[in-house]
Amino acid sequence: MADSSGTRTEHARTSDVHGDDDPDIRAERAYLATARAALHRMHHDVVSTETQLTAAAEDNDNFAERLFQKRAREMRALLLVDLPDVPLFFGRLDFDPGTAYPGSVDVERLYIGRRHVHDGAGDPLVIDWRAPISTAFYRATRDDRQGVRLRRRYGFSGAAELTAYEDEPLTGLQADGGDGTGDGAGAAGAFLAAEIERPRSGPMRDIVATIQPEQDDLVRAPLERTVCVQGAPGTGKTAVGLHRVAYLLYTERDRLGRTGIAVVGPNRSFLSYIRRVLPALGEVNVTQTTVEEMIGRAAAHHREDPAVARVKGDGRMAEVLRRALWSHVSRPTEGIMYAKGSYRHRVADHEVSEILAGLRGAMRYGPGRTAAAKRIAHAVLVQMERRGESPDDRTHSAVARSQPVRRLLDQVWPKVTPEQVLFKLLSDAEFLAGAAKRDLAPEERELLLWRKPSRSWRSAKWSDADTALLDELADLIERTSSIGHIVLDEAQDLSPMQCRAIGRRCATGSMTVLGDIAQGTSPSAVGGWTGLLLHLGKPDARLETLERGYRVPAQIIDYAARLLPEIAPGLGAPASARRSPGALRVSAAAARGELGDMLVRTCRACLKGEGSVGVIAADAALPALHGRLLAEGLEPASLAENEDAMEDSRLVCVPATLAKGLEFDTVVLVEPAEIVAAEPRGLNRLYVALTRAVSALHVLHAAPLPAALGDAG
Ligand SMILES: Nc1ncnc2c1ncn2[C@@H]1O[C@H](COP(=O)(O)OP(=O)(O)OP(=O)(O)O)[C@@H](O)[C@H]1O
Repeated sequence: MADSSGTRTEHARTSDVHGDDDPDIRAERAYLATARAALHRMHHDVVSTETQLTAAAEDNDNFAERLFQKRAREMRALLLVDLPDVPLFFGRLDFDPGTAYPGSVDVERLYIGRRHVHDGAGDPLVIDWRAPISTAFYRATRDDRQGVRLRRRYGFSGAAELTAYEDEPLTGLQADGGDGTGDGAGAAGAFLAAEIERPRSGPMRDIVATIQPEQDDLVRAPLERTVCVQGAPGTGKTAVGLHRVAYLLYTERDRLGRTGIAVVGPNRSFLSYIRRVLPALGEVNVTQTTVEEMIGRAAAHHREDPAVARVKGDGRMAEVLRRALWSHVSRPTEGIMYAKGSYRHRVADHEVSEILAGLRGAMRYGPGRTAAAKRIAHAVLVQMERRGESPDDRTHSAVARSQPVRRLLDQVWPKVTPEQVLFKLLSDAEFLAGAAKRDLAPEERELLLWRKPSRSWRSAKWSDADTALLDELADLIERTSSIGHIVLDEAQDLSPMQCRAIGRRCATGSMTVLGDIAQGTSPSAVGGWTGLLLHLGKPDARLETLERGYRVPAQIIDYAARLLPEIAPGLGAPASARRSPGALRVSAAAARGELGDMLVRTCRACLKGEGSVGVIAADAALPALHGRLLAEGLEPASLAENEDAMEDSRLVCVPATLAKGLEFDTVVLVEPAEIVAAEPRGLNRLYVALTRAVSALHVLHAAPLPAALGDAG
């Protein structure tokens, strides 16, 4: 079989589609049928045992426990459902006798699949790809065979019917004429190229059958330590993150079942695009959310102006907010008088002052107020004891909750909400100056202040940048709870304040941080991994780089990489694992008015082939282009109108600001100059748009291209 660059992958002994009369194919299909039947039996067993257990569990008085057990049973059954379009196994390992399981000479052959399947006697028919023994499927090479004699990979038709296999012997003489990428699991073999180039329809697919060794290393990294992955477009960062979630849930299910795991992506259309991967890997219970949804206590009303966003996103704001909040605690002008019967118990103002000073900043604001009430009550109780009374715990809490204590605290340690504090900060120049001290320059304070403040904090229109500030305040008031693990995709766009907000949500857990500095488009982005990890609270993270790009053919990635010296100096040029002749076409129109016709012609031609076609243009230009394609009857869907557009049509119109993380078999990129001009980091946005294509990129332009792209070469 020829790979995408036209060379033959010699290590593969057999890789063509086999006919029904091929005895090996017949045997493998029979094995697949046996495994399917076994899975159905396992499912049936779980459902019927669970029905009996459910009947027994109805007697359990503990409602929460009953609910938990029921959910766990439903999950067990759900994991064993046979998905008709997902093949039960995708690979096979043949071992030297006695090496698969040390001490056992019986097992020489293992089938690797998306989940574990066993026969009636409990013997495995399919091994879960996440099991330790399956590592050899991804890592064994001729130099380090790990007991493996032969690795077999299977090809399936759309309906999950087994139609082909590719054998890779790891013993014996190596075939001549390798393609230079090395043999073994790391080779960009025929199956890998075929898998990548298989035409796309709808959401992202899993890559479990072809995970590459450098990716596998990250997927199987231990839970304890945060991992941060820098990788050029299409190196598989998103795929690695999602497979890592599935892996961690397999190896650490008890721990993560209790503490939780979440995937955080840049926007809803991205989440829609990746939402099928985890269910296909058997994981249906993972929270997938955007940064804004995760942080947002108030829904963002509008996008912040870039200059203001830069100040609001800056890490210095943390200290400004801290001061703003704690400035609400003030010195009492008088003490407290607590009346009980005919007695008056007094605590002097200086004593209250001392109590407040001891607590101020020593704990979070909310618990601080509660502690202050308790300590003031304690001082009252001391007075009572001096008068010969013997107050107990009930008296203590009654005094702490009494009106005089509450009234005093409302003056000196008032209850506040994040919205109240931020409203004051953004609308009161004097208050802002007091909180900012020398941390913000006068012109930065000027930027922060609202031109036309709303009448009260209740009617304030918060921006996306404000949500991270509100979150910071919320955490200063009450501790935010932490989950076990967060996979943070496209992390390069986060501002320091957003990093702090995400980081505090797994303060006691670990993270998988994924991104590409060159794709940073946010004006308030941190700009480097060391700083970003610091703001996330994970300075000890393991920093790794993925260098081999799988999505984008070399011709396209080399073209896009011409922008790198300008947008990310110091970042090495990405290397593509694939070449694809004719992948890049740049066409100039004589005038802007001709671009529409050109677009229609290009889309018509692209739609004659297979796979998805994405039309990417500046956000402002997109509606007109979409309208034109609609009028021509090409039935495009628009991602600007519908986050599931990629499922609804082969032809999708994509505003440049939503292209991040997505991919299409063919991309038609309209008028790069408009994308560049639309925002401060327009060149970075163009780099993202240029790197979305799996097979072909057509650039259509009337205005001059950015200098670096001038000559398509
Ligand atoms: N080992 C692999 N086998 C098959 N396909 C792969 C493999 N690695 C990556 N791919 C494919 O390459 C494409 C890019 O992967 P992915 O989206 O994870 O890259 P990325 O690094 O997150 O890219 P970007 O930075 O552009 O968002 C996807 O179609 C993915 O399925």
